[in-house]
Amino acid sequence: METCFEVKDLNLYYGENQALKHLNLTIGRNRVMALIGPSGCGKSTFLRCLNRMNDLIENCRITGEIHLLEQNIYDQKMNVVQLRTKVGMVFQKPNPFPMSIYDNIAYGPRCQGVKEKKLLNQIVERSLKSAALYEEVKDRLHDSAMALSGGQQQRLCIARAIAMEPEVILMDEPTSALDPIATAKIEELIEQLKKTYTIVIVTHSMQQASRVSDDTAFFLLGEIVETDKTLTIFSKPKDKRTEDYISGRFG
Ligand SMILES: Nc1ncnc2c1ncn2[C@@H]1O[C@H](COP(=O)(O)OP(=O)(O)OP(=O)(O)O)[C@@H](O)[C@H]1O
Repeated sequence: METCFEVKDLNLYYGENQALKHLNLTIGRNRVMALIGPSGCGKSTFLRCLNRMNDLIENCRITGEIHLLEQNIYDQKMNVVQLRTKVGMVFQKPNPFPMSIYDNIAYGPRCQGVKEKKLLNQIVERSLKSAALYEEVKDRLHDSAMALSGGQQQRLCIARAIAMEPEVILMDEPTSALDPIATAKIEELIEQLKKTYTIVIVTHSMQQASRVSDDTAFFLLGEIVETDKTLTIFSKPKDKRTEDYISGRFG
């Protein structure tokens, strides 16, 4: 298995409060890694470390290393803007820009200097196809993205990330605001996307973790208690605390 992320002794502090403690984790390339654990255990905080989104939070201090394909992303020489194009992110609540479907997707490439209409058209079509949205919107690309359903908006946000040709897509509870049908579509999409991208997904749903992920890491109070193949975590966890959590005894 090729390694995408290698996390080494990662610690994160919000002021005095240590939110992540001595994390070590390997995330395989072209795999889906689910992060599970009770509320407040640090899953989202950890996810944000993977594209340095925590840099934007005041009072947040990080020690340790995270290597993305052998490059330490916390190295002073790291170009953070470039990092965030390589490591895209999709949030809990779909957040399309208040502009047309087309412009939502073309926004990132345009910021990178792509001006040629034909090339932009190709990027928009390819990204929407990869996000399994093209057929639903191909006749209204210039309509506002805000008129799409929640599930369509979330796939648009995934298409927007894809347009940047990322290596990784981070997803922070991407279906928690969606109905079961829209959720099923996103889950199917994740299965498709992992052929091309590495996906790290925070989820509160154990069913979702077992349906979509190859590997799972169980977080508790800022630590990773256990990580393994998802099948193993859900059938033969090694740690009693993992077993208690997945069997619904707490959390
Ligand atoms: N911006 C912040 N400033 C200070 N403390 C924070 C900040 N964000 C998160 N925390 C704290 O860090 C800890 C971990 O929070 P985090 O949101 O990462 O947990 P989580 O596992 O993702 O929770 P949930 O499942 O409820 O989303 C919590 O104690 C939280 O209060």
